[in-house]
Amino acid sequence: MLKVAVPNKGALSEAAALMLGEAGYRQRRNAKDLVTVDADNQVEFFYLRPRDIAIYVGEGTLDVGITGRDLLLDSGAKADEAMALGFGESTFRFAAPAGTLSSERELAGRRIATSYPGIVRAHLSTLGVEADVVRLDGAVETSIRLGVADAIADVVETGTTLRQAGLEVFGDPILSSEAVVITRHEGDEPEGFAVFRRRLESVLVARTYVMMDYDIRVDRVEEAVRLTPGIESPTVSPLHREGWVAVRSMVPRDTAQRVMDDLYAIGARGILVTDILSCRI
Ligand SMILES: Nc1ncnc2c1ncn2[C@@H]1O[C@H](COP(=O)(O)OP(=O)(O)OP(=O)(O)O)[C@@H](O)[C@H]1O
Ligand SMILES: O=P(O)(O)OC[C@H]1O[C@H](OP(=O)(O)OP(=O)(O)O)[C@H](O)[C@@H]1O
Ligand SMILES: [Mg+2]
Repeated sequence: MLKVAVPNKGALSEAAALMLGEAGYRQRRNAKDLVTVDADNQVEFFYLRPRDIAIYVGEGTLDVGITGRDLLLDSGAKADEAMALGFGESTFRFAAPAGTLSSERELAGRRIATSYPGIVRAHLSTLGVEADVVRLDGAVETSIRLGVADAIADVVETGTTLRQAGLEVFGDPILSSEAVVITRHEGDEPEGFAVFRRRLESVLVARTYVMMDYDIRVDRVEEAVRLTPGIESPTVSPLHREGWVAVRSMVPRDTAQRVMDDLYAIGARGILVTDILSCRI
């Protein structure tokens, strides 16, 4: 059975369970459950702290994990990113009290509080800046006011937490993170992983694309399919009405309204957009 680690709480946990559910996997009913066996799909889910997941996968105790890219990099575990999942997006940034620091060079000789010492040390060494890294478990924004650090390096999503603490980001973003699927660095691909991966890809495609149907005069088809090229190629079917065809194509969800306007402008009619529930591309 494929052994998969899933965040048990925190910013990634709900979205990860939702995605696995959409991919047809049985998820835990109770937030206290530690393990769920999906016998029909031959997958066993282990609910673990997101920070620990890369360790289990790197050690080979579990085959696959869902965690944050930042947590994977910070762990230094022997695991690789196999696929990005498009949720849990954040950036990782330096911040300091508004108006105090403006560039990474000014960090030299100062104290930087963070829950991600691995990332921060590696980044400082790339920049050639020597500073003290103070490892804290969380709520690092408060550490400056309490006198244990001069700057912080932390996850920023909306920026609300920084603003509330009177802090401002400075320097370039250290990294961009999102939820990712990870597998062990060495060894063969775990048995059953190809199917697991394809199922998650199917959810991503279903979330990213809509299905678009429309009718158009034959002499405008070429123009229309340039607007809706689809993934492989659009389906063009004859219509009972002479000189017209029906076209069906997948269109990125975020462009659908603009594509509909453009299709309408070249004479397409009966333009319909529907959600894709699931797919295999
Ligand atoms: N608003 C956010 N706050 C925190 N983490 C976020 C946010 N958005 C995305 N993430 C991502 O979630 C992961 C961290 O998850 P989480 O906050 O659950 O871990 P943690 O901070 O170690 O745990 P906890 O906060 O429960 O002590 C990281 O990959 C981070 O980039
Ligand atoms: O930019 P924002 O939208 O404000 O989100 C970022 C904040 O959220 C996280 O904290 P979390 O709630 O995980 O608490 P923690 O610091 O104790 O981990 C992170 O460490 C930041 O503090
Ligand atoms: Mg947190």
